[in-house]
Amino acid sequence: MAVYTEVPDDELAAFVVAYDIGEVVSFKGIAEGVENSNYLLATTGGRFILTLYEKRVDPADLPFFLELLQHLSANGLTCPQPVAGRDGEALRKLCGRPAALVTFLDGVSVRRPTAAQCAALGSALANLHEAGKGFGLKRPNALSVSGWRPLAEAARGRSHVVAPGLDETIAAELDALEAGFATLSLPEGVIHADLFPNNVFFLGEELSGLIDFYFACDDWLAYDLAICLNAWCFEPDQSFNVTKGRAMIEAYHAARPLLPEEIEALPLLARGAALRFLLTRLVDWLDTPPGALVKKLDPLEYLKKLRFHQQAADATAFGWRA
Ligand SMILES: Nc1ncnc2c1ncn2[C@@H]1O[C@H](COP(=O)(O)OP(=O)(O)O)[C@@H](O)[C@H]1O
Ligand SMILES: N[C@@H](CCOP(=O)(O)O)C(=O)O
Repeated sequence: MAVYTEVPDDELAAFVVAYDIGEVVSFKGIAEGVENSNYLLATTGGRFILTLYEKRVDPADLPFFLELLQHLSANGLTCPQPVAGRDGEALRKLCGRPAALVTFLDGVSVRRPTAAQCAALGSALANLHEAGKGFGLKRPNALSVSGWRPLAEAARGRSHVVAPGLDETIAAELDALEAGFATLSLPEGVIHADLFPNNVFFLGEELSGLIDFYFACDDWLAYDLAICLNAWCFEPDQSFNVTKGRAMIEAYHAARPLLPEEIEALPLLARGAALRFLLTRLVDWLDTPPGALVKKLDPLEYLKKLRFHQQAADATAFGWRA
């Protein structure tokens, strides 16, 4: 579920009058998502998503996220656009939480992407990276390599309930990845950092929009591609589909040519991205109270992806044709 904060009718009505969007027609909670409370709000002026930002979002980051959506939209990317109230403010308060309205995007996310959809994602990701150029605000990636050891510490001594020997595997990975990442120097920019299939909409085979920019930050652009290779190109049996990987990388490369050093770094970046999602899922798995109304995501899925990357000699393992 993703409705942590219930919005009473009178508070909604008082919130909506601050905007020039007409009268409320319908209002309902959205079950998908894990981080924030999301509602679909229909008014006589259109359809909107109302988000109440919950405890894992730092309010200080909200201007970065909302202004980024404006910047990306202005630069041709199809993503939600923040809606300002009559006073010009997009970021407001509702039920004691920071809250914002954004435009509704049509489309559906896919559960099992095809190679054509992986290609569409590759070119949309490159377009996002191009559109992010010139964005004035900065947000370091709190979940890049320097953020992994604290997560590992939070799970240490408990991770064996998920897999025997997991603490040791994670400790060895951290040593290897911290050393490897320290040698990299790659083009940077604004990245989405969580562009999983549930955050990408399609209308038929056409990619119609990108959502959920609440992990967006500044980091190596190729790291975002590595996150997407992990999220889109593995099959349910955890084998890597090189046809999908090739489709994604080639489409990305056609829209934003990758430098030789980015291609060379891909296996290490994908291994790091696998550890990042293994760790966040592991901590959530261990810390979510039994019975909580949140869908827990499987950390072992990312352990299996990590194992694949440990064996990947170079980017040809992902379908790249040298
Ligand atoms: N702008 C939007 N247009 C249409 N649907 C949206 C939009 N934003 C969010 N949604 C819907 O809300 C769900 C949860 O949103 P998401 O941003 O992924 O939440 P969370 O950050 O809590 O994970 C999405 O899966 C989608 O169904
Ligand atoms: N993509 C992450 C979880 C974050 O969920 P989202 O609903 O905010 O995209 C994972 O798979 O671990």
